[in-house]
Amino acid sequence: MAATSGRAWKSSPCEKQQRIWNIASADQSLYVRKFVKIPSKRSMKRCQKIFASDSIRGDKEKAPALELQKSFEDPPVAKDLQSLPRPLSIIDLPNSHGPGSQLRVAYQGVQGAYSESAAGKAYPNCKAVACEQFDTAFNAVEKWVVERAVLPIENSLGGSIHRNYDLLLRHKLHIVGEVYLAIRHCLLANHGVKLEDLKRVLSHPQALAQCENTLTKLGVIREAVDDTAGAAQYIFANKFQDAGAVASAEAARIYGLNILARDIQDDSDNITRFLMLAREPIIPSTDRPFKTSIVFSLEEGPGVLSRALNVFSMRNINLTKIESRPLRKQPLRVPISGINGCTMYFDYLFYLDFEASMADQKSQNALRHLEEFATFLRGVCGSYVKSALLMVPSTPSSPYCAVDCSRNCF
Ligand SMILES: O=C(O)C(=O)C[C@]1(C(=O)O)C=C[C@@H](O)C=C1
Repeated sequence: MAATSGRAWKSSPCEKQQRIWNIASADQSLYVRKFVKIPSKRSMKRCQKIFASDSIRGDKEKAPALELQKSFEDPPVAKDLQSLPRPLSIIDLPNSHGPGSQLRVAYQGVQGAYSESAAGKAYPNCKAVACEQFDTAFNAVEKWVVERAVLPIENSLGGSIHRNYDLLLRHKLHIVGEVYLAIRHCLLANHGVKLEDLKRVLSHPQALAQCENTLTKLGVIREAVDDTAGAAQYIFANKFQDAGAVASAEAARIYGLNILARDIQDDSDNITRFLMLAREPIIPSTDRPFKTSIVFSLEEGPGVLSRALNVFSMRNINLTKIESRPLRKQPLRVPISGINGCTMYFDYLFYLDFEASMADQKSQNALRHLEEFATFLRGVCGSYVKSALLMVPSTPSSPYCAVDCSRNCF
């Protein structure tokens, strides 16, 4: 194992023991010791009122095979861009107002973005609040402008949304649920524009990546913008005759664009996983399948990561995701021998999702065990009910609806 020089959070075994209890009682709680937070009677009442009005949304049918269309099907609707809600920007955040009767949920993008649909799926009947950037959505929750944020974290074709992994650590929110959304991309353009007229296609980088094959076949230039619906809005506003957008059929309807092609993603099973974030963690239980998400860093050396993963496997805890991100504040580890131009290592944070609740003794034991040799351990995320999407088929009475047990905690 390599020696480290001046690591900010390296501590003695005794300090570590102290730290695990500190973590347990800190805001970003790991629930290692104390994980039950009882909501006040007042907040329970308020939530009962809010959620009594919830209705359940059904889900869209499975995506058919790729199909290019020459004519549009969805009739254009209103195109007065001024009348559409403006996304929150950072300057709006201080104008926070108190909790209203409708749950406010921040998402990144403008109206018609997939994230807006995910917010509606996670919280039926919520007031979805558009935010310019991912960190605006985090800030909106932290500053009480909204109660929740729903943000993409990974996609079955494009992989992880790294920005949100980084923001999870930087902000103090808790994951209170997850929701999966089937993503069916369309190629949109202004009316009269044909497929062969397109020279450029604009969209969110993830969406462009998910349609790599189609866009390569078309031989168009890809241009990255903040979100898919924003691309559609921009194409419409500028009346481009040589540019298209990759976005949803809903975005085509909102911005009055023609759908040139449907289901242009590289695989019909294109699923994005979104996290539901809140200021307070939920109360973990063991009566339903739970997931827990943590983040930690390790010493460099042979077998250290395997030892970390082993604390879960030895307790028969299934891991569903591991992601490593560079440790930005301390990106390089320089062992004494490295000073003369020998080995240097990048330093990483590991984000891990495992299938168990923090109310389960085996999870608590696994984290105590990990804490013995992790150089840093934080439960950025918390414990939340595992989404039912991949476990049960959608029916009108049991939709793919995520369960946010913290609904009675805000
Ligand atoms: O641009 C949008 O519509 C979004 O909601 C963002 C986003 C993403 O960040 O992954 C969400 C789902 C799709 O995977 C593509 C884009």
